[in-house]
Amino acid sequence: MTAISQLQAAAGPTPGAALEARHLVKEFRGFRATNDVSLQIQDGEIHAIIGPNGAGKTTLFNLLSGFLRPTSGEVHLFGERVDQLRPYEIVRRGLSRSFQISSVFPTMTVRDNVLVALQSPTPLPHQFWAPLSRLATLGEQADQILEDVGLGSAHDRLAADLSHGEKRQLEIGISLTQNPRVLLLDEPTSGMGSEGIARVIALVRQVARGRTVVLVEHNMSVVAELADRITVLQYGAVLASGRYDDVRQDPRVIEAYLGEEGH
Ligand SMILES: Nc1ncnc2c1ncn2[C@@H]1O[C@H](COP(=O)(O)OP(=O)(O)OP(=O)(O)O)[C@@H](O)[C@H]1O
Repeated sequence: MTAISQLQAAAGPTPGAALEARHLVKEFRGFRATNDVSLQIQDGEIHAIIGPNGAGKTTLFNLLSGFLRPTSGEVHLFGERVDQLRPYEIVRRGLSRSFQISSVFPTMTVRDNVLVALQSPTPLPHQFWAPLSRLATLGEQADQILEDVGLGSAHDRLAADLSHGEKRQLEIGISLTQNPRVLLLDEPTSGMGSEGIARVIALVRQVARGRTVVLVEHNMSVVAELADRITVLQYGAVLASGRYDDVRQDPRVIEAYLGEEGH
């Protein structure tokens, strides 16, 4: 670590940062999947993490959301160090995430998927048998969330019967049940056609109001439409970070990644 980075590591939280990684390292049996990643996600921004396959995007998401413990380095959420906390403790502090692989219960209805997620923060076992009034409130909340994610008319369908795009909408709805201040979305448009992609772009814009959104995304036109700033990862390290229009012109980025997409 250089003298400057030591000073930075010792400093307090960056003002305006919702989420901050400081010199994050994750090694799997000596292989560095995350290599000294430092980045600041500003409160209220939409920030895209991009990079070629295997660049370490999912590993970084897992570190930011507590699903992996870093080998070294720190994660701060609104100024509080969270890298030693469990995922549910981080959720309680305002960060939720969706997964690359579908996390919905296929044999349950769309509405029940949301209801189960809404009940999950209940902190004490004796509250498991929630009073009817609370269940009614949860029902209203579930209906509102389904409306917000465009599944207002799909309440009673089995999750298994949803299209791929609708499942992604439901996943975003499930992430919203915790009313997160920071939402991490792992490839929200993967496997979608142009219609589904347009729907997800509109949905991300809508859920980003009053929130910070970090997304891993392969589709560069989605990144261009949505992201205020982007971070490019390569071989586990940050290659470039900044406004989309600036970063896309960085020759190292063009060579490493954007060039592949023809941008
Ligand atoms: N649990 C693990 N054990 C060993 N190696 C791992 C593990 N998880 C990830 N890796 C390795 O770390 C590197 C980064 O993987 P990661 O999934 O984070 O990349 P990614 O950028 O998300 O890739 P993709 O775009 O294909 O999803 C890869 O070389 C991967 O094989």
